[in-house]
Amino acid sequence: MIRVAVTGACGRMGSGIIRRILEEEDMELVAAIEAPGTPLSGRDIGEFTGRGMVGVEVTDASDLADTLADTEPDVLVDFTVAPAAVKTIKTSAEAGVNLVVGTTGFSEEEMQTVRDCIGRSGVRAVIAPNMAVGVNVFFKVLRDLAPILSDYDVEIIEAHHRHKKDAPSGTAVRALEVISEATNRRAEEVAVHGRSGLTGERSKEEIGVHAVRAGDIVGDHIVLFAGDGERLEIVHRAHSRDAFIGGVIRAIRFIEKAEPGRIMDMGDVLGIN
Ligand SMILES: NC(=O)C1=CN([C@@H]2O[C@H](COP(=O)(O)OP(=O)(O)OC[C@H]3O[C@@H](n4cnc5c(N)ncnc54)[C@H](O)[C@@H]3O)[C@@H](O)[C@H]2O)C=CC1
Ligand SMILES: O=C(O)C1=N[C@H](C(=O)O)C[C@H](O)C1
Repeated sequence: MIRVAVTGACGRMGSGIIRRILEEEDMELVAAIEAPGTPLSGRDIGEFTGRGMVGVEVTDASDLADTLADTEPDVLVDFTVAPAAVKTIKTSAEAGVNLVVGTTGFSEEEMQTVRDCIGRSGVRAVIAPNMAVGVNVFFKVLRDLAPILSDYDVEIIEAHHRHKKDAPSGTAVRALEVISEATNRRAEEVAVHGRSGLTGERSKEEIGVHAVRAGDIVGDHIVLFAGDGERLEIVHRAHSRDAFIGGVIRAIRFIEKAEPGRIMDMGDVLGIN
């Protein structure tokens, strides 16, 4: 039985992940953690996941170290917000708890802190900006396609729901990195985040990145390769969060086989790297 703790437990992803864990015969939810100062402490998590009483109470993230000591999870799943996730990862790593992290919006400095925590502690970790199988195939297609179309103009467009707090999406950032690496460009040098004013003609090297926030869009990603007289569009559209949650479940089952002390991604989980 895999003992699972979830942080961000009452969020869009956390609550959906918990609903799914409760249906898996080889998994047991042992902790449901919410933001520091949450008014939900002590409430049964079942009240927020539509599954009736579960027997697991919401706990406060400020007590995370004690919660991990008391519940002894095999893995902690985090879908929160980057600054919080860094603290959660640090506390979990120090407690020897493996990690599946889907939170996005990490700065490079925050990501380095995360790498150091995981490297020092030797815990196993899967960290991915998008856990959907289709998106990780999308990344592989981009990696193979970009060198062939290296003289085409590349633009990345992502669209998400009005509640999303970070931009551009972690998926769009990863697509930018994949294309840059595959075409010997430095992402931080070629990325153009939106355009406004008299910008002049685009350079051949630049990669435009554009974020749409509207309605209840679950997550769309489009990469344009535009040439003379034609363009190729690689598109992924998530219809529901089930696409991401299915990947989370795969990652939870994978974690025991992950390399200690190294951040692995969904390509490793799916064996397509
Ligand atoms: N990797 C993937 O496949 C996916 C990643 N995401 C990412 O997951 C993150 C969360 O997305 P949503 O669930 O839509 O957001 P949300 O805002 O619905 O949920 C976040 C939850 O985390 C809680 N929280 C904040 N700080 C916390 C802390 N220190 N400890 C415990 N809980 C804390 C909030 O109270 C909230 O309930 C975002 O970064 C998003 O980009 C979202 C979907 C898929
Ligand atoms: O916030 C979301 O909803 C999503 N965020 C992730 C990202 O930032 O790429 C993954 C997915 O697109 C949904």
